[in-house]
Amino acid sequence: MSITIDRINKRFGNFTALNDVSLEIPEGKLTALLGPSGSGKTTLLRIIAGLESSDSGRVLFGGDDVSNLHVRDRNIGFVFQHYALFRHLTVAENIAFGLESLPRKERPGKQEIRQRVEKLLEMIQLPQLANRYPSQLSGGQKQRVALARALATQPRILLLDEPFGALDAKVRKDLRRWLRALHDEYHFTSIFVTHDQEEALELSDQVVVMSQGQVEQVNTPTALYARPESRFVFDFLGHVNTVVGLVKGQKLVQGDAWISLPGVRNDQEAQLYLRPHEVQLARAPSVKAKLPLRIASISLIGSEVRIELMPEGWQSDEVWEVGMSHSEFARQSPTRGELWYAVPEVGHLFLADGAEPRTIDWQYTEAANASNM
Ligand SMILES: Nc1ncnc2c1ncn2[C@@H]1O[C@H](COP(=O)(O)OP(=O)(O)OP(=O)(O)O)[C@@H](O)[C@H]1O
Repeated sequence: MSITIDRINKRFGNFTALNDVSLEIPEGKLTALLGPSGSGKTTLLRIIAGLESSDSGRVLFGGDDVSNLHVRDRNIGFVFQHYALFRHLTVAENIAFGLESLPRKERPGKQEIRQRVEKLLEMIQLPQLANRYPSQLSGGQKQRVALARALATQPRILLLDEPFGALDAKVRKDLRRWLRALHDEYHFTSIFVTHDQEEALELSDQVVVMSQGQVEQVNTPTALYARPESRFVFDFLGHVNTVVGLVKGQKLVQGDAWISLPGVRNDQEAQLYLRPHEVQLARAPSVKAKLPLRIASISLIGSEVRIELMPEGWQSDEVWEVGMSHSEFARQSPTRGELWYAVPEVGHLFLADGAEPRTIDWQYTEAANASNM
């Protein structure tokens, strides 16, 4: 069941929580609402659910206007951060609760309820825990039961508000993988709220980035990461290294640092954003850049080595971060305190006019220059 959000506005007193939000949520996909605290994610989810009303605008399910439909009649499953399982009911009874509470006409027979609960217990891979009480479950297990309970009435839409927010990092990761696999098998239309960019990028088919009650950008995780359309999205999705300076003689210049910017008009201010994996390190400046940086720290944890550096003879708002493979690290053996030079491969240039960023690929311009020689 696809969902259309059509020009939704919502104010709380003088405060605008949602400002003219329009959005398409595709059927059978997992969509993440991603944004900082207070950006309006939960308010939008609650309006979709019918738990909150909007001041104007419409919500459509599969093309039908449901704006005036009561939450009870929207056929939606919910999972919230704090598992609201009934303490005095067993796991199986918790899952059956929604079915048992249906009006007599719609309620399945006892036998069918038992079969559905068994199937859901298998789906959440916890059939052995059917007779336990919530207090006898781990946080991750409780969230799985909450999900089974939400799915028991076979909703058309599943809404999840920070479903893994209260769990520790390892359990969160396991549950994300598990939810993704479950989704791939059952294809319900799901929307989940998160402020964790890693979670949104890893789990979803489509990411909606929100800021101050507005939609900043909507795209697949890969496209969003590769082509952010605004500084906000850039800053929000992972670390960025920045160079702010003036364009002079086809170069972005600041203090002792410069980077070649072929084809960019001179005498204007510009900001260059570079992701940690779009930068290499060398012991000397290259023909395309001179960006001296001193190594402040080296972290060997994880699949790549993360090197933090401080600009030398120029300034940057943030510490620079460069990722290096372990084999490259062993070959180059950089050491804390040494002076190195950043060699940009791909960068994203914001000019003072505020337009969308321009992607600059120095590897490509180098190759083009070499073939023109
Ligand atoms: N019932 C309410 N009355 C007044 N203000 C509210 C109400 N509900 C939400 N707000 C405000 O609207 C803004 C958006 O809140 P919302 O919960 O949608 O943000 P969010 O992006 O989900 O944030 P978080 O990640 O912190 O949950 C916040 O500034 C919040 O204080």
